[in-house]
Amino acid sequence: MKGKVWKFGDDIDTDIIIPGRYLVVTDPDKLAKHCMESLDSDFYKKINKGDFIVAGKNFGCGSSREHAPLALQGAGVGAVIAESFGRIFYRNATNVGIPLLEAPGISETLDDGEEIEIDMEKGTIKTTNGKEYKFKKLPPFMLEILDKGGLVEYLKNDSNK
Ligand SMILES: CC(C)[C@@](O)(CC(=O)O)C(=O)O
Repeated sequence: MKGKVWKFGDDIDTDIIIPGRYLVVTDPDKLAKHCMESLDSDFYKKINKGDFIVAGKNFGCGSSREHAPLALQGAGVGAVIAESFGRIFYRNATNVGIPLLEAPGISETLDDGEEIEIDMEKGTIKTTNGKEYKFKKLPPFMLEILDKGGLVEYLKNDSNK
């Protein structure tokens, strides 16, 4: 996966990812228009499909709203790389098919706007200027869930075996 880094800080909660006033919306493409808007009102206009969010500690904390990963998915975020994640958000994002990569120290390693390439199989992040960072590889079953596009698709596919 290749794309540009969009950098954010610590404790990016689900209300920053998608404000509660939009919870009446369920369409990812509509939620996308309000994704991260309290920090960057044009985020969805600027991000290209497949770009990455890089963040600090506790990304996705605050609530169980599935609207948060759906908004990121609708905005085209290819993966979120962070020091750590909120637990409920971690499961919700995996269930809708967004790769979340835990990478301690990543905030000091990658800069906003940097182009990177992620290899999920090897567990590496490479920058265009040759830096390489190793992250905690996801276990095979999670890679399969993500490959199928999320938990529901994975289970549908599994039941067809
Ligand atoms: C029920 C919903 C509005 C919720 O309160 C759920 C939650 O807090 O986990 C939220 O803020 O996303």
